[in-house]
This record gives sequence, C-alpha cells and structure tokens, in this order.
Amino acid sequence: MSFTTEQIINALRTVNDPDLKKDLVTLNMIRDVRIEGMRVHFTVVLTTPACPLKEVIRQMCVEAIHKLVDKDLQLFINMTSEVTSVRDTSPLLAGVKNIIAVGSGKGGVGKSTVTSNLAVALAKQGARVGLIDADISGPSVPTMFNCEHEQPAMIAKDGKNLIVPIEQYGVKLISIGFLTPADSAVVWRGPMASSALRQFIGDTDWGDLDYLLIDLPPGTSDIHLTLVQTIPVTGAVIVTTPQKVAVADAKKAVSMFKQAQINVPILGIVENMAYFTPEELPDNKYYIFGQDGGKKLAADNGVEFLGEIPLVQSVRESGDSGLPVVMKEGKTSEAFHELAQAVARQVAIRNAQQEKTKKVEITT
Ligand SMILES: Nc1ncnc2c1ncn2[C@@H]1O[C@H](COP(=O)(O)OP(=O)(O)OP(=O)(O)O)[C@@H](O)[C@H]1O
Repeated sequence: MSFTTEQIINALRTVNDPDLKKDLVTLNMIRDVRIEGMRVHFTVVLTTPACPLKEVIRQMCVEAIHKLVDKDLQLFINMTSEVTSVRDTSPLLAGVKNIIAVGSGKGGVGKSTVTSNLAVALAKQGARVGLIDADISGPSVPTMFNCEHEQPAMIAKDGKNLIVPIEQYGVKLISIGFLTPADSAVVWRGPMASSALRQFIGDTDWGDLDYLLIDLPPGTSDIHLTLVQTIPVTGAVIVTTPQKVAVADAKKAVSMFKQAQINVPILGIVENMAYFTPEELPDNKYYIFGQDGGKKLAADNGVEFLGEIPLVQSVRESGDSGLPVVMKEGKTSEAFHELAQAVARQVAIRNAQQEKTKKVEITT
C-alpha cells in the first residue's frame, strides 16, 4: 500500500494549535513531508523557542495520522521552532521580529530585574534576544549584566556608523550606562533622552533578533511616546507588585498602551515580589505586599496574567552582582523560565490573531 503527502497533510489539517486556534497546515507549521514506504517524515515548526505544548502537539499529529491515514505508519517528526513576526517592512530594525516594551506604573517594582531575567531566559531557550535599557536617567542594565565598564565599538555599515551592542549571557545589550561614565550625574532633558533612545533603535547594529526587549522608565513619559512614534511595538508587558499603590499605577500604564492613539497590544501582567519566601524555607510564602493584585489587574483588564516572581534575597543579590538569577538553578530561576515561555506564547498568539501594530504618527 502506498500513501501520498496529500493524505498526510490532510490529516494534519485536523490538528489545531491549542493556543493559536488554527490548524497546523494553515499556520504553515508543517514542512518537508517525505514518505518512504511505511515511514513518514515531516517537520513541525513551532512558534516559540521552548514551546510547553511541544509534546501535546506531537501526540496530536501522531493520533491524527494513525486515525485518518493508517495506524501502522511509522512517524519521524522533527519538532523545531521559528519565532513569528508581523512587522512591516520598514528599514528600521529590519532584522528584528518582535519588539516588546516592558513597563511599570510605579518605580522600584523590579521592572529592570524582570526584563533582564526575561531576556536571559529567552536566550537560554534558544531565541536571539536584544535588550535596550531605555531607562535613560536610571540605567541598571550594565550592573545587572556585570558589564559596567564595557564600551561599545562602532562599525561602519552601508555608509552609516553603527553602535555594536555589548553581548552578555547570550543577550545583545545597549544602555546609556555604556556611553557615559557610571558616576556622572548627567541630567537628561526629555528631548536628549528621546534622542538617545532613537539612536539605540536606529543607529545600533542589532542584526537578526527574535525579540528586542525595551526596559522603559517607570510611569509614562516622553520616552514612551518616542518609542511608539519611532517603531511599531509588538506588545507590552507590565510589571507590578501586588501592592495597592503599585497596581493603581500599573493600571495607568495599561491604559496608556491601550489608548486608541497608541494601541499597543498588552501581552500581559507580571506580578513581581508576589510573596516573600526565605531561601531555606521555599514552601513558606509571606504575602507582605498583599495578594493577587497583579492577577486581579489582569482579570479586570481582560489581559493575560503572565506569572508571579517571588521576593527572594538571591534575586536582589544576583542583580547586584551582575549574574541574573536565571543563570542559576532553582525555583526562582524556574519562575523566570516559565515567565519567558508565557511571554513568547503571548507574542505568538498576538501575531497569529491581531493586526500588526502601527507606528504612532505625530500630530500637532
Ligand atoms: N523578586 C525580587 N526579589 C528580591 N529583590 C528584587 C526582586 N525584584 C527586584 N528586586 C530588587 O528590587 C530593587 C528594584 O528593582 P529594579 O531596579 O529591577 O526595579 P525597577 O522597577 O526597574 O526600578 P526603577 O523604577 O528604578 O526603574 C533592586 O534592588 C532589585 O534587586
């Protein structure tokens, strides 16, 4: 008995990606189908680097083919991944698939800590990742990545001088901290800070990236406006603690991204310092900032809750020593890895289901 690739593809048309709610063939996730007698080879291209649904999807493919084609076929399924993108074809950041803004309402809620660990976790999961420290007046990325004394090189490309990002822990980084002395008290006027951000976006040699994360200053500022006017942002992640005042400010950040003129999709809310847990008693949880504030904010605004990160001494120590906690083993590291999977998943869902974001046009 002989089989055709058509039969295999038709069977796979009945398998829906559980997140993206469309079938694998329509989503262009099935490639290179090859049949040799009773042996069938094909590749499934998943849309996130460490897809938690990998095994579920593989099993669904096996079941569909065995049920609809022949139960005795031997299947050789190569599971790989390719991050999706709905960017326009603008020459700015042409090789960058997704731009993710990380914001918070209130300062000090751990936005830079979360962004740094998220970037490293995504890179460790196999993605190509960049990080712009857009907190121009309070850059913390150089410290958190232990590269305070690095100075980026310049490179000439297509007649333009570009800044070469510093690479650390698999992440390409740029920060104003690399360009000004660490202890200099530079007071950045709004327009100067905005022009620094434009340089980080337009005059830096980012190359090809799956995710470029932007660590924004807290609140809403010129920088936020500059970002959305310079480049279409794939989506925003909002960091908050469960505390009432932090949640109230995070709500404003959500509203800012959601407002009609800006219209950046919210990928979800992260609750940092969700509870305190002593390192030696990891099962003890103390809700010192209140409980579930971030979860409730997500539910009230109809957006995804991406996960909770505990308040742990080692997170602070790792940040200060420049080795993000996600570089180590343990429960907190796992929490950041789960967060990275959740963010990648929301990017894939957003790309499959929503229109591309438009750059905000300046109106006077
Ligand atoms: N989950 C956590 N557990 C322990 N300490 C944390 C945690 N998250 C952040 N911190 C610590 O809290 C402090 C503030 O964190 P961070 O600088 O990341 O906040 P931020 O919101 O980016 O601040 P800013 O408003 O200045 O931009 C840092 O000392 C950091 O190490």
